[in-house]
Amino acid sequence: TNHEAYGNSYRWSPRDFELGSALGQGKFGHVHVAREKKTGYLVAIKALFKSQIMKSRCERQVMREIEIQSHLKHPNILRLLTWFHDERRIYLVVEFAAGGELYKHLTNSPHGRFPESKAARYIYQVADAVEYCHRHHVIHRDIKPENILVAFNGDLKLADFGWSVHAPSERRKTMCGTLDYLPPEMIRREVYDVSVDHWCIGVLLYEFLVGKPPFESEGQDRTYARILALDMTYPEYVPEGAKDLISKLLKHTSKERLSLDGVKKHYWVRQFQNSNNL
Ligand SMILES: CC(C)NC(=O)[C@H]1CCC[C@H]1Nc1nc(Nc2ccc(C(=O)N(C)C3CCN(C)CC3)cc2)ncc1C(F)(F)F
Repeated sequence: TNHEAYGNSYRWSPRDFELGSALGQGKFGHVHVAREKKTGYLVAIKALFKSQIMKSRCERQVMREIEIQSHLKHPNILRLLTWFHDERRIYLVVEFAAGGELYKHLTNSPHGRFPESKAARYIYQVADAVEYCHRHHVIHRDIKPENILVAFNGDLKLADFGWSVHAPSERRKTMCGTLDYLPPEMIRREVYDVSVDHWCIGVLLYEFLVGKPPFESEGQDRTYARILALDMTYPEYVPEGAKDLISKLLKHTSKERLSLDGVKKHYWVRQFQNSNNL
């Protein structure tokens, strides 16, 4: 697309962009929408303060995330287009997702949950994006509605760079992010592999259909206990096919979890593919 027209040797700078409104504030800095002057291309610019990154000793993590993100090229993964820095800040030029944040779409939906056709289409896209990450030896580890954005055409964009900024999100009461998505092996601090993402996709599908995650509880200990006991119930409106798929992902033994190819080919998911945005 446009930005590749410049070739890799081009030295980007803030002067190449017209800064637009702020999209959100956060730990390392803020996010603005911006227009690339020569092409008119809309992008999101994350300005990360070097001082903040140094203070929280996250330099290596930031560089690793930039390294990973700049090599992932998939329609359902938010593209890191380029990056540059000046003496005070690192600027990440990222794809702008005009549809905004997925969790807001979820909370603003009737009954705070998605119809099964939308949930099926979305979970297909997430499984496809995560399968791509696994092929590139990247474990996502933090799949949840807050880390997913929506493109102009309604497609999902996995957007967790690891240091993602937090827009003022009234979403989770708990300060330290949510425990709802933690798989058993991470609670037990056992070694874990790519299949932690399979677990999270099961939790995500449940939250798409029900409007809240399956093990949500008041206290952290209660949530842990429910995860370890696989203590969950389905409201009567959850279709059998979806329950079948979720139960094949929420398995304690990580190697018993359904493959991501299996998710994409599951009969409940397949029946809704290629249906236009009803
Ligand atoms: C995954 C990660 C955890 N999350 C994030 O990074 C968040 C933190 C800041 C914003 C977002 N980051 C991005 N957001 C967009 N698009 C976007 C977001 C919000 C709105 C929106 O609804 N408002 C501005 C509304 C407009 C109306 N007013 C009233 C409220 C805000 C509209 C479009 N594209 C790329 C990014 C990215 F990722 F590249 F930075």
